[in-house]
Amino acid sequence: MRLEGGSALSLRRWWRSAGFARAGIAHAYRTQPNFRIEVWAGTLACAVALALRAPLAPVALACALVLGLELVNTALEAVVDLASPELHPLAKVAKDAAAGAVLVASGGAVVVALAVLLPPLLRVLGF
Ligand SMILES: Nc1ncnc2c1ncn2[C@@H]1O[C@H](COP(=O)(O)OP(=O)(O)OP(=O)(O)O)[C@@H](O)[C@H]1O
Repeated sequence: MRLEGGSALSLRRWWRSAGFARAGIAHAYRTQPNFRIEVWAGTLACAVALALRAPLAPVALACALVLGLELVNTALEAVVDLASPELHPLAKVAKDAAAGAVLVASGGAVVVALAVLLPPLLRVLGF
């Protein structure tokens, strides 16, 4: 019985934490145009993979990596703005490096999408 009570409590805590995570994602979607573009580009890439019966896992993983890093980038921007509202060379390094992480992941995602989706797409188009 105690175990069941503990499980229910853990589940409630997990659901509460998931609510905070959803709020963070909703904030990023509202305030970050790049995040919105990445969400819809990722959705499109996954839909194309499903339609072409191409492997979904690598495409979904690449999209999740980009979106996850964009969320980390958003968090880091907020922390830097809080800690250093004035211009500072270290604030610039932090923001530029976080943006670089998103760019690297986006480049990788494009390569994955081309490698996985292009061959079946060309076949469907008759090439
Ligand atoms: N406090 C700061 N000190 C020094 N340079 C900064 C500072 N804040 C921003 N910058 C520079 O301006 C760039 C843009 O910063 P900003 O906070 O506007 O991000 P952003 O363009 O809104 O990024 P994103 O498009 O990912 O939201 C940073 O990458 C950095 O080079």
